[in-house]
Amino acid sequence: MDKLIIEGGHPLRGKVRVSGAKNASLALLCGALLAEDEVILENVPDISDVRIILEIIGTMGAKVRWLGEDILSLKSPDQVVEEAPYNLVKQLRASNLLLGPMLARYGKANVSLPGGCNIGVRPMDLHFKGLVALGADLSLERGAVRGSCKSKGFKGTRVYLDFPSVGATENIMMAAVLAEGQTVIENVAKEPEIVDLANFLNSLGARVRGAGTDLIKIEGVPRLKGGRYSIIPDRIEAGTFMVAAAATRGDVLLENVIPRHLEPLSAKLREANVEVIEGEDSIHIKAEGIEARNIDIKTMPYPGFPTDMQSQMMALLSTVPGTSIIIENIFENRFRVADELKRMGANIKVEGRMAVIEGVPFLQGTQVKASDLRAGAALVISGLMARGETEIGHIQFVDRGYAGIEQKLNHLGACIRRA
Ligand SMILES: CC(=O)N[C@H]1[C@@H](OP(=O)(O)OP(=O)(O)OC[C@H]2O[C@@H](n3ccc(=O)[nH]c3=O)[C@H](O)[C@@H]2O)O[C@H](CO)[C@@H](O)[C@@H]1O
Ligand SMILES: C=C(OP(=O)(O)O)C(=O)O
Repeated sequence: MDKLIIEGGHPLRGKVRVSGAKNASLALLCGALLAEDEVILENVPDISDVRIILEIIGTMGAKVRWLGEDILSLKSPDQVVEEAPYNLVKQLRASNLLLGPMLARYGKANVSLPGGCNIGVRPMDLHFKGLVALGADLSLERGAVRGSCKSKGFKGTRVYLDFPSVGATENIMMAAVLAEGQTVIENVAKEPEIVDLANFLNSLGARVRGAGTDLIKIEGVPRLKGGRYSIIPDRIEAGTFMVAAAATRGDVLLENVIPRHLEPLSAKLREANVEVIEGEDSIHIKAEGIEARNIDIKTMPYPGFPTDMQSQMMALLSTVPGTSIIIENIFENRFRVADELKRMGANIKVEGRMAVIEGVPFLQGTQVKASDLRAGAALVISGLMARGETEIGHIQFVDRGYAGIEQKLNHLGACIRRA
């Protein structure tokens, strides 16, 4: 298994271009199954999660072709030739987003459950509630969800989500675009990736309104055509570079970002005394020589502080003088990275959903292991800040969500290699 080896102590300086959003890409690639004609997607990141979902869709009969470095063409099959294979599905939580589009387009689906994962239990009850309300018959057989439409197609309905789940909002939205009549989904997630999915579906002829608010209305249409669409930039990749720049007291200009999507993070970095300058589609982080201040963070659904940036902030705060507190409200197991940071000298106490971080003067490089994608990103940031050499194992987690991470960091002056 690959490792990343980082020699710490080099401030990041220069420009970096942010790739397309992982979470939007995964939803849009599943949503592309709803279209009867060819779909061309631009700004698709070259990450392992995308490669896996493409392999799953390919096995089911879709034709996928890369047209350029980050542009791909996808033509859905007229009939699904095979079920989503478990050996691929288990590697990717987001494969559960195949359920809605497959039921809507083909009237049947058989998707293995990806199971729990390192960051929490991650049930699918809200996805099921919405799909059943639309008219799906779902059963759980030997770890797979077997589904079919009770009648010829879905019928518009009203669904209230007990929690604004990103995946449930996306799955139900995708299932409802071909339903007969109107579907109203209340208390939906408002993440930028939801808005991107709605814009994408609308560009193919769907009628989705309200994405980005807490109520989405969908007027069903008989079919979706093909089209060309550019995916939004990855706010979490951008955020990771912002925190890495701050942690190494560097000076980095991030290009291809939507600053509004990063507002919850920018506000916290400013509170920590980091200079964040927003351009139209860029963010400049200036942290040379700053005296960083301790801060408190609570993760929340968007527009609150994103859980996907929590671990990276823990790494940054581990050397900020004073006491910082992080409350994790979304995923119960997202503090596992604290144990690895402690091995590098951090002083962190975890009590249930709260982590108390007492800033130490410096971190010391050592051997650590990523337990999930963002834990891996946090360890990369810690390695960049630390004295000496850090060796990060289980780097396949990092490859799930960061395109060319060593190249991008080395270009900014880091000293990082894969072994
Ligand atoms: C591929 C993708 O887009 N992944 C993102 C998506 O994950 P994902 O869509 O899985 O996250 P959700 O928003 O669904 O999960 C949020 C919370 O709701 C709970 N829940 C969810 C569904 C359900 O049916 N029942 C239930 O109880 C989960 O256990 C969790 O505690 O949003 C998360 C929260 O912003 C991000 O961290 C992930 O990066
Ligand atoms: C939790 C994440 O992703 P996923 O939902 O795909 O596991 C993440 O991107 O940090």
